[in-house]
Parts: sequence; C-alpha cells; structure tokens
Amino acid sequence: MHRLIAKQIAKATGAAGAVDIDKLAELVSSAYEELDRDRRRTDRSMSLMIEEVDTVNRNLEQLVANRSAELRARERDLHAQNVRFDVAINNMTQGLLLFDVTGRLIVCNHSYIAMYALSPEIVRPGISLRELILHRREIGSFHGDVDEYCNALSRSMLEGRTSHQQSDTPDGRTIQIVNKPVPGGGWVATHEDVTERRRAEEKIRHLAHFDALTDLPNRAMFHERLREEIARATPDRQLAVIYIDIDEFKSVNDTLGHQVGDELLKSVAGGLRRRANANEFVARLGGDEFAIMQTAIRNQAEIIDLITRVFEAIRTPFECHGHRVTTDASVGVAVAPQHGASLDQILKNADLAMYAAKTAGRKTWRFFEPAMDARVKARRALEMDMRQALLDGQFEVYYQPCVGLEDNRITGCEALVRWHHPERGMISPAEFIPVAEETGLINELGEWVLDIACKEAMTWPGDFKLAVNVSPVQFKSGTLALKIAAALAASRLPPKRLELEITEAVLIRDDDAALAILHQLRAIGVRIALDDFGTGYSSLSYLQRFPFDKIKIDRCFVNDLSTQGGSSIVQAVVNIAAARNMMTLAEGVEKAEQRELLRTLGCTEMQGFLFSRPVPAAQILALLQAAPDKAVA
Ligand SMILES: Nc1nc2c(ncn2[C@@H]2O[C@H](COP(=O)(O)O[C@H]3[C@@H](O)[C@H](n4cnc5c(=O)[nH]c(N)nc54)O[C@@H]3COP(=O)(O)O)[C@@H](O)[C@H]2O)c(=O)[nH]1
Repeated sequence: MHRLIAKQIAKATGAAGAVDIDKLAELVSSAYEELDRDRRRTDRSMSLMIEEVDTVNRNLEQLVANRSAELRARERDLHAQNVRFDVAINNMTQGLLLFDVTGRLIVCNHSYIAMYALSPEIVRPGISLRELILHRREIGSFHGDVDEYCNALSRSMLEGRTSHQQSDTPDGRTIQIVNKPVPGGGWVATHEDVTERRRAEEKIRHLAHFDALTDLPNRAMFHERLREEIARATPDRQLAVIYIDIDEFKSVNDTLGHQVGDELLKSVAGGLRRRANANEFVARLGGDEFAIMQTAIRNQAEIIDLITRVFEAIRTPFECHGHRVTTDASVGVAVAPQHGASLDQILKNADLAMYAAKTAGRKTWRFFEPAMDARVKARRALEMDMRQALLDGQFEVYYQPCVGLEDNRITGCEALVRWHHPERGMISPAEFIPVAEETGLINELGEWVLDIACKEAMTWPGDFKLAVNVSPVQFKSGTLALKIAAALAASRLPPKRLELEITEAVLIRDDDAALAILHQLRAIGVRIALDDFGTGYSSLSYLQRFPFDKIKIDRCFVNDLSTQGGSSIVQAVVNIAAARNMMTLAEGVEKAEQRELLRTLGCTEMQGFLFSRPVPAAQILALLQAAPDKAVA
C-alpha cells in the first residue's frame, strides 16, 4: 500500500480500530487536490524552464553567429594584411629574409631572389640557412666556406649579436648584409645593393683629393704627401718641391676663351704626368699652378733633369679649336731639409723661388735663396714707404716730348711719374708701379699724376698734347671716367689735348667694362693710345676691339729695326694702323738711324732719348716755350 494511503487510513481509524470512511474520503480528496496543485505548479515550472531554455538557445545561436561573422571579418582582415605585407616586402629594394630559431626560412622576398638570381623553387619557406647558402654557392653568388659561414652566423644570432658584412658579387656589385636577431628567437636578414652609394662615396673621396679638370692630385693631397715625405727627408735623401706657374695663362683664357684655357691646363697636366718618374708626384694646386714633389734625390742634377722635362712638357705646342697654343712657365724650387724642415717653410720657399723666376722675366726657373725672402720683405717695405710718400709729396711728374716724324715738331709730351725717396734717392717707376698696382695704391697715385699733369699742361704754350699712363688696375675702380672728367674740368684742359695710354692688359682683364669706359672717354673727346704694342699675347686682336687713335710701337721693335725681320714687323704695324686711321708712335728711339728708318717706314711720331729724356715740369715748359712751332729734330 502507498505510504500516503496508509497514513490517511491511520488518521481516519478511530481508537477502537474502526475506519471513518468520511474522514478518509476527505483526507483522500484533499490529497488529490494537493496533488493537482502540485501538477499545475510543475507544469508551470516546466513551461517556464522550456521558455528560458529557448531564450538561452536563441542567445547562444546569436552569439555563435556574431562570433562566426567576427572570425570571418578577422580572416578577411588577416588576408588583406598578408597581401599588403607581401606587396610591401616584395617591393622593397632590399632583399629580406626571416629565419626561425632553428635557422629555417620563414619569409623571403622577391628582391632577395632577384639580387642573387636564385631559384624560387629552392628558396622557399622551410629551407635551412645551410641549404640556402649551398644553393647560392652553386649559382656562384657565394664563394666562402658554407659550413663556416652558417656556423658563425648561427652562433652570433644565438648570442644576440647583429652581424654586418659587405660582399662583392661576381658581376661587380657590392651588397651590404645585416643579420639581426629578433625577440623570441630567429633573425631577420637584409641584403642591400650599395654599389651606387659606394661609387658615389668613392667619387666624393676622389674629388676631395683630385682636381676635377686634370685628374691630378689636388693641393690637399699634395700637402698630405709632402708632409709625410718631409718627415723622412735627410741630407742624404733629399726632397725637392717644384712650383710651376704657367706664364700668361690669363691671356690665353681671356683672349682664346675658357675652353682653350681648360684644354691648355689638361695638356700641361698630361705632359707633366707622362714625363714624371716613379719618385715624382705631380699635382695641380689650383688655377694655373702645378707642383711636383721629387723624393729620394741624390744630387742636384736629378732636379735639373726634372726641370728640363717640366719645360719640355709645358713648351710643347698643342692644337685646340683651331688654335696652336704655345706657353711657358715660371718655376721655383725648394729643397728639404736644406731649405726648410716644415711643410709651410718648404712651400713658402718654393713660392718665393717661383716669384723670383717671374720677376726675372718669366720663362725660367730659380732655386730658393735666403735673399729672396729679404727681397719680399723689401717689397713690403717699399709699399709702406709709398703710402707715406703719397702723404709727404715725394712724387713728381716728369715729361718726355713726342716728336712728329714728318715735320720734326713736338706734338706733345708723356707724363712719367718719379719718386724722390728720402733715403734711397730717385726710385724708378719700373720698380714701384708694379707694387702700386699690386696694392691698389696706383688708384691714388694715378689720380694724382693726372690732376698735376692736366694742370701743368695748361701752362704750356699752344695746344701740345698730354699723354698720361693709365694702369689696368685703375679701370677696375669703376670711377675712372668720372675722375678723368673731374681732372679736365678742374684744370680746364680741353679733352682733345688729353691722350690716355693703356696697355693690352686693360682689355684682357675686364673686357666689356673697360670697353664701356673707353667709349665714354672717347665720347667726351679724350684720345686713346695702345701702349707697348706687340709685347702682349694677342696684340692684333685688340685693334679689332677698340678704334684706338694711336699705336705705340714697343721699344724692343725699335731696337731690332736694323735687322731685316725687325723692320718688316714695324712696317706691318704702320700699315695696319694706317688702314685704320690710327697714328703710330715708335718708343725708345735712341739713334738717328732708327729715326730715319722709322720715317721711311711711314711711322707718324717718335719718342726717345735721341730727342729728350723725361724732364721735370719746369724744363719741359722751357723746351716747349722755346720751340712752340718750330722743327726740333
Ligand atoms: N700707370 C702708370 N705707369 C707709369 C707712370 N709713369 C711711368 N709709368 C710706367 O713705368 C714704366 C717705367 O717708366 P719710366 O722709367 O718713366 O720709363 C719711360 C721712359 O723713361 C722710357 N724711355 C723713353 N725713351 C726711352 C729710350 O729712348 N730708351 C729707353 N731705354 N727708355 C726710354 O720708357 C718709359 C715709357 O714707357 P711707356 O709708358 O711705355 O711709353 C713704364 O712702363 C711707364 O709706362 C704713371 O704715372 N702711371
């Protein structure tokens, strides 16, 4: 019997043991009601649970759907990222490789494959470093010991050391290789073709030590080598420095153009290089200056032999753009340790010797002598004295008459400056004018001569002309035309009485600016004469550039007049001048025969000691007053 029925029967059984049927029915009925209530409760709970499970299921499904979508999106992103990564590494100019901790390849880009012309079938992820290097050796892009290389590289990666190497490929390229450990093991390798960079660096290094035009070692390299060699020089193992300055190089450049000038320098460089022996180091110091260091010299004859070869190289004519160019040089020599034991001293002394060669008329060479230093010092002293002389009025203007050859009458006078030095006495302008030009003092001095000469010419009778020398340096000042106009205005000298004597150097130095000044002066009536004609590099070409009023034939041609060639040169100049309506004045006439010959050749005027030396103002005034209109020669 069910435990509950037994319980209810027990409850409905009275004390006498009789069962109260009504009570039992009531008990059973309430038990059933209770049971119904329980079932209903259970049913409700069940349906609630089922609802809840449905909701959870729906949520789970949604979650799964969301996660799946998220995973798909991530997969797409990853794919896109991989594509971008591939594009990036395969478009790098560097070769890139990634190895895992065991030394197997994870990633390798196209540049690496292409750089060494490797097989993409072999160089694939999973291949070991050793297999890769073996493949490179087969192909010919690796020449070392494969095992040694792989072991050394693996060791340095394990030890966390980045390795840098440079390797040269058989086709002449240079590859810069960097292997760098990555956190967590393995390493990344980059291979970069640095051939162009290396060539550019080499070029920069070359340019720093070699001259770009001639490819000779430059000044910096010359000094470097010289310093080293001076330290080794002994009286038994001497060293010579030969300084070479190309004569009249500026004239070549200015008259024939820079292209010809450059070719001349290259030709000189080539000639020097070809003639140099193994113990002779040739360099270009800049501009038209070259130098040679001769080492391990046993005797002076070896130096003289080198100098002979230097002149041979420089004097060999060469053809350029239809011009046959010949040149010469001034050469200075200093010997170590005899002339100095330091770089500066030897260079200074070689320079002094070269300067001495120049002042000796160029086209020659000089060994350094201690007196040369003294001469330079004396030159500096002269410069100081000249500044003082200008302040103290130690200068005086002398005049030398010019005489017409047709009628023997004085046509005018040339103003020539003189310096009465308080201690040295009269100093020649041939000595101090070059110093005045170098220092710029010629501007002040020239202006002073012009002012004084114009004023003194106004005291002369008649309309004798006044010739005044103007230095090329004065043309550079930019105010020359103004100063001349001011001197004319202050003295009231008519411009047509003033004649300016210029040399070819005026036109060489600053062609256009100088021509403009000459035209301005011509426009106000001043006459222009070309002085020292025939002594420069390309005298005839200057006649095309400016319509000079007069050509002054240099004294060297007058000296040579008695020779056959000499008179034909003067004749040619006279003819050229006549064809251009220019007058001709012969300088330095000292003999009556020279005067007669010049007259026969048709020269217009003469000037020289034959008639008169340059004389002070008072004397020239007396001479002009005595012979204002009459024949004098
Ligand atoms: N820029 C300036 N230059 C000047 C000036 N004064 C002179 N000079 C130049 O100095 C150089 C030397 O001049 P100087 O010693 O005066 O010589 C001149 C004459 O004395 C000389 N001469 C004249 N006749 C004869 C002669 O028969 N024989 C001979 N041996 N020498 C003679 O020639 C010089 C004149 O030359 P030039 O000027 O070419 O006509 C000289 O270059 C002067 O130009 C100045 O103020 N400014």
